[in-house]
Amino acid sequence: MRAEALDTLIDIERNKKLSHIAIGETLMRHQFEKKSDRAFYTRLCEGVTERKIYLDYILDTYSKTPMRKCKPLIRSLLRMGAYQILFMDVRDAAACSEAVSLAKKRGFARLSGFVNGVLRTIVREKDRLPVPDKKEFDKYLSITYSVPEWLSRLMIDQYGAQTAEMMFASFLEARPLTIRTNLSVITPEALEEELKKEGVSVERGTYLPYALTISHLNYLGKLAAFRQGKFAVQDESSQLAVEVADINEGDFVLDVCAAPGGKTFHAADRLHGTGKVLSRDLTEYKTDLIEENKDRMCYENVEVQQWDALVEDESLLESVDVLLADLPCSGLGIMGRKNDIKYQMTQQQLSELAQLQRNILSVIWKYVKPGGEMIFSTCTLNRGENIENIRWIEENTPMRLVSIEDYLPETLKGRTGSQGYLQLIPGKDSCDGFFISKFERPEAR
Ligand SMILES: C[S@@+](CC[C@H](N)C(=O)[O-])C[C@H]1O[C@@H](n2cnc3c(N)ncnc32)[C@H](O)[C@@H]1O
Repeated sequence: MRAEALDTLIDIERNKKLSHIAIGETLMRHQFEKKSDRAFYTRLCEGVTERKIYLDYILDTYSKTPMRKCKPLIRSLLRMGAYQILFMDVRDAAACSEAVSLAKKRGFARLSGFVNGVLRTIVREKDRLPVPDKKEFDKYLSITYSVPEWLSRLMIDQYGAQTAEMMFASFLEARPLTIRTNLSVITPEALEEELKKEGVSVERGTYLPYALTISHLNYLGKLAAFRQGKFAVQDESSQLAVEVADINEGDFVLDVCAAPGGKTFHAADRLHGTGKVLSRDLTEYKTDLIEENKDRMCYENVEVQQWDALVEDESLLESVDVLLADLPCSGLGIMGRKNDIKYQMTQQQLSELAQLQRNILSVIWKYVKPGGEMIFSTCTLNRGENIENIRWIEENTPMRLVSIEDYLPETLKGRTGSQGYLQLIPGKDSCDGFFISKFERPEAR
C-alpha cells in the first residue's frame, strides 16, 4: 500500500491532480482485497495531503535539505514516513525501513541513508518536536493546521483568533459520512436496520430526523441500500438548506446550480411525486452526474437540463415557487472533506467567485413568482461570498430576507435565523461550514 500511496502523492503534486480523484483512480485500479489495506492506503494519502505544511515544518527542522529543494519522490517518501510516525498507529521501525526500501526500489539507493537519518531523528525527537510561536498567530495556525498563511489571516480577520483555530482544528478531525434518508421509499428507522445488517455502523444525525451518519463501510457502491437509492450522501448542513425551504406538494422548484443533485433530490423527496424540480448545471459532465443520481434515486418529477445560469431564460420569468441558488463558491466550509481546497484557492479567486455569484443572482431572482422564495446558500465561510452578498441582493433586487427561525432545530435557534440567514461553523456546529439564507419576492401591488 505504501508504494501505491507514494505513486498517488507524486501524481497529485506533479500533475496538480485533485487528491480525491488521484486516490479514487488508484482504488479503482488496484481493488485492494482487504478492507484494512484500502483504509491504510486512503488514510496515508489523505493524511499526508491534509497535514502537508506541518509535516514539511517538522521535516525541515531535521533535514539539511529543505523539503522544497528535495526531489519529489524523496519529499513524498519523507512526508509519508513522518505522517506514519506522528499520526498513525504504525511501528516506527516499519515506517522508517519501508521508506528506505522504497527509496532503493525506485532508484534512489544513494539517498536511502538520508531518508533513514531524517526519519529516525523524528522518531527520537517525537516527544520534543518544535512548536510554532503563538506570538505570530497567523503563522502558528498556518503551520499547526496546515493552511496557507493568507487563509489563516482571512479567517482570523473574519471570525477572530479563537474561532479560526477551532474551525481549522475541526477540519483535521475524522468525519463520519452523513446521509439523507430518501423518505419517499424508506423510513430512517428501516434504513438504519438495513444498513446495520450490511455491517455498517449507524448513528442518528444531530439536527434532522432523517439524517444518519455511517462508518465502517468499505465501499459505498457495494451497499444495496445505496444502489437502490434509499439514501443520498449529503452533509446535514446541506440538508438544512432544503429543510428551511417552504416546499409544498405541486410546487415548481428550480435548482440553478444543481450538480451532483444533493438539493435537487431532497426537494423532489419533499414533493412526494407531485410538481416538478428543474435541475440545471453548466456542463454536460455535470448534468450527467445529476442523471446518474436520478437513475439511482428514481424520481420521476426531476428534469435535468444543461443551462448556464448567467443566461436569462425568458420562459421561466415569474414562474418558480422555490428557487434553489446553491451557488459556486470557494468551498472553505468543506476544507475538511476536500483537502485540495485550502491549497488551491487564492484570494483573487474569492473575489471572482463573489462577483460570479452576484452575476448569477442578478439573472435568477426574476424567475421567482411574486410570493415565491429563493434559498441562497454556499458551502463557504468567507463573508465576502455570503453575508456581503445577501446585502447585495437586498440593495440590488426587490427580494427581501425572511426569517428561517421556525424551520431550524432547537440547537440552531437564536443564530440570526430570525433575520433570515445562518452561518454554520465547523467545530461549533456538528457539520460542514455552510451558509443559508432565504428571500421572498414581494407580491405585486
Ligand atoms: C455548490 S455546487 C452545487 C451543489 C449542489 N447544489 C448539490 O447540493 O449537490 C455549485 C455548482 O454550480 C455549477 N455552476 C458553476 N457555474 C455555473 C453556471 N454559470 N451555470 C450553472 N451552473 C454553474 C457548478 O458546476 C457546480 O456543480
